[in-house]
Amino acid sequence: MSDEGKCEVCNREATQKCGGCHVVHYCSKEHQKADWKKHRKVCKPFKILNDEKLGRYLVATRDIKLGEVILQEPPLIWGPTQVTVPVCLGCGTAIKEDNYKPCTKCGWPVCSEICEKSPSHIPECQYTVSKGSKVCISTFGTIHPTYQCITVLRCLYQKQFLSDIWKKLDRLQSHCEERKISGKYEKDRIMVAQFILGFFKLRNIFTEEEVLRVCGIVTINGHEVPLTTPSHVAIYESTSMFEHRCSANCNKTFTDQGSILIKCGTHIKKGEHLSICYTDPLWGTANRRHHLYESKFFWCSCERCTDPTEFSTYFSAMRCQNGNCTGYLLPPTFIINNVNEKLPDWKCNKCSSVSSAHHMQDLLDRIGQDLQDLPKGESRAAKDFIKTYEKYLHNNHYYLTDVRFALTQLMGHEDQRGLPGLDEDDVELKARLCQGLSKLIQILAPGETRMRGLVLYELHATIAELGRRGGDPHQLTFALHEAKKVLQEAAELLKNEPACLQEGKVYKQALKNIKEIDVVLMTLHTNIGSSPS
Ligand SMILES: C[S@@+](CC[C@H](N)C(=O)[O-])C[C@H]1O[C@@H](n2cnc3c(N)ncnc32)[C@H](O)[C@@H]1O
Repeated sequence: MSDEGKCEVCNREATQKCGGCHVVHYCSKEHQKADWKKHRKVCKPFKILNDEKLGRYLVATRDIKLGEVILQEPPLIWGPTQVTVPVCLGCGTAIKEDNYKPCTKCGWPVCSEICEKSPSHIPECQYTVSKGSKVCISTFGTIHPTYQCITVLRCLYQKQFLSDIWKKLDRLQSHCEERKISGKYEKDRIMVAQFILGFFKLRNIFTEEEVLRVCGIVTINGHEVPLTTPSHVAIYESTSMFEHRCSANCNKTFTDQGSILIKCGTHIKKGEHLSICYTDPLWGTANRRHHLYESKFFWCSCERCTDPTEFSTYFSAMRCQNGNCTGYLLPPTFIINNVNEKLPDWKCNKCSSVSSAHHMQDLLDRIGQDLQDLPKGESRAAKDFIKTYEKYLHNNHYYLTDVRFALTQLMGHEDQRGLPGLDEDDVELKARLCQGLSKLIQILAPGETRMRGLVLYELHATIAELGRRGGDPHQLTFALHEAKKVLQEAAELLKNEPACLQEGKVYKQALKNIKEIDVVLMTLHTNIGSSPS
């Protein structure tokens, strides 16, 4: 890659660019080598730009390949989520009566001596010691309001004592004005700011506005990290610059140590915006938009939100109930930019009959309630739900998709017999569900790899099982080759998932299964003489 610029080392005319970021120039390989120790810390395949609507956002400075790790960084700050049961302030896991001891200095519960000495715990420990009396927490397992202050307090500590981290936090978006309008600012003022300033006696150090700005920084930039039970929240520097899209081209995961890892989920071209999905990509459009507005204070108008059919998947559509009509109802748009604005009426794409938005919402709420009440872990109940509601919902509807995903993860795992315990129809049903879901996820959320990885893992098992049932070694050989291909794709999608989470465990199992399939294929090859590759 060559193009004119000044050498990063000697400032002479240079025609070579760094292959990692395609931003920095060098006049020679020697100068590139000499600069690498410094440049590697900032060498990323993106640059930060600014726009009136998005604020800062990231753009690829070169083509980025599917699966490439774009960014890995440790948190600037981490702490408990705003609403939480008491957790250890050293490691973030839930505290129970029998697994804690109060910190000897400040009284906040921790789960071990190591956690008491954790650098993460210093801020609240130091502020508690300074105020002159220990904290006493004696109820566990239920939400404890005192913890609301911890993550904000940890940021404020950076402001007072650690200016390097604070400078990075201070640059982040806080949406104070929007939070004032929504009432969230006032709620944080009473629940967090007044508590922090009063309880820790910090009125001489921080103003209420300063605390409230930090509340905003945590709300807008905090990522829920599922590595602990319950999850904790963490703020990352460069990751905070990723814009949101409902069909994002990047996805995030975490390392076992708590760093965030952003991976490329599609083939990204130089100049494309880099995006992650701030919400659940498998929610319907109205719910995603509402959630983004409530939590991040913007109305999404990405290409998926502006297309009511969601790329012709009809993910939010209802079946027309007008006589024998086979059409689907959708509103002409899901784009409303005001909480008080109502969605327009829904219209059938075949017979043009109209249903009020209120009626459709009522129907969706009732089905949603049934979904919530569905007994967890019972494939029979899930199948009944699908049978009842496929009469009302488009086949790809998000409620059906939700239940189908659960079903793929349940069927064949409900008892000791595993997949061999299912009758043939059920194995075939599970295979069809997995195939359908994998396709749908690829269209709606191409960057989403975790869920597709889990679905493909289940799919490989059904392909192998159906091959085994055929009883014919040639058929089995063919099926195992197919299963192996699907499994390799699943492993590729899950390879960066942390070992402590279900996805990481499935990844490990996938690698084991690939080896086992190879052994069976070898044996089949020896017996029937077909190629093992
Ligand atoms: C984590 S920050 C992202 C970085 C931010 N743009 C900045 O300059 O600091 C999230 C905020 O960025 C803006 N944003 C992100 N994605 C957006 C989108 N698709 N449409 C509109 N605003 C968006 C919203 O203001 C949102 O609250």
